[in-house]
Amino acid sequence: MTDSRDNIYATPREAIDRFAFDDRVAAVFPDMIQRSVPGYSTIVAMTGVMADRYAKAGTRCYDLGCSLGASSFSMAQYLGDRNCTIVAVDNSEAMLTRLTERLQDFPVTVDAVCADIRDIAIENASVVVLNFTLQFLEPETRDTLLDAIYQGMVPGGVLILSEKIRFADDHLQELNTDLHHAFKKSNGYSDLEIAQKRSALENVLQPETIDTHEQRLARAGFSSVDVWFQCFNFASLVAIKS
Ligand SMILES: C[S@@+](CC[C@H](N)C(=O)[O-])C[C@H]1O[C@@H](n2cnc3c(N)ncnc32)[C@H](O)[C@@H]1O
Ligand SMILES: O=C(O)C(=O)C[C@]1(C(=O)O)C=C[C@@H](O)C=C1
Repeated sequence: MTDSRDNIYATPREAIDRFAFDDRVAAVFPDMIQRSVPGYSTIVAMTGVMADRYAKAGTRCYDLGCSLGASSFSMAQYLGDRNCTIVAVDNSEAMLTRLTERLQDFPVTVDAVCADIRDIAIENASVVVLNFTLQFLEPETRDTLLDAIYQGMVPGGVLILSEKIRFADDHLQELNTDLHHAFKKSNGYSDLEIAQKRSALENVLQPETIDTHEQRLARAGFSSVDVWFQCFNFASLVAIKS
């Protein structure tokens, strides 16, 4: 019986694991992300609410870096009768195997695709979701992806971009890092687990400032951009294609 609670980093390790979305992570992922990202459940729930507003009949709604499909399921509860296609994409086979199982008896059609989000065509999109995914892509590849997303969206479409962020101000960086760790401790993670996870994510998760995200979105062509949610060093932006 696989433990569904994340205690992956509870034991000292010789070498710090480089974090990866493998089978071990996928097995505990819902618990891990809920206990690690302040506001995660709010962001996922409001992703569905925003999709309800922006999803146009006959278009596609993309969940890029879908993991186990939390954002897709959130959107699906609003789009069942709107003739939209939800396209859930992730390059982790461990995640997609589990998502496919979850979709077996799901009443709404979700196209689950195992691929690098940089390799798929974004077409006829009224909603695009990047919830905690862009941060795992090499920064030098992020502009090309956002450009492709913008080009593949219909006018009036929405991009929801949620990320771990960093701060240009050293004091704010330290404050928000400390508050994030306090959040994780409040959810039962030990100091060792927090330290191990931080080391494992080094150079795997590369956060950027909100200003960097906003500048990239403007370069891609988005005219209306705002931060609609932030808790410590996690934020979600909404960007509209006029
Ligand atoms: C923190 S999880 C995303 C959480 C998910 N969006 C949600 O709301 O529950 C990051 C996901 O992005 C996926 N990922 C990272 N880089 C990717 C890439 N280049 N192409 C596709 N998926 C990628 C990982 O496999 C992982 O499942
Ligand atoms: O920054 C951390 O400590 C995290 O655990 C963040 C984060 C993320 O933002 O994706 C990293 C890995 C897991 O997917 C869950 C959460």
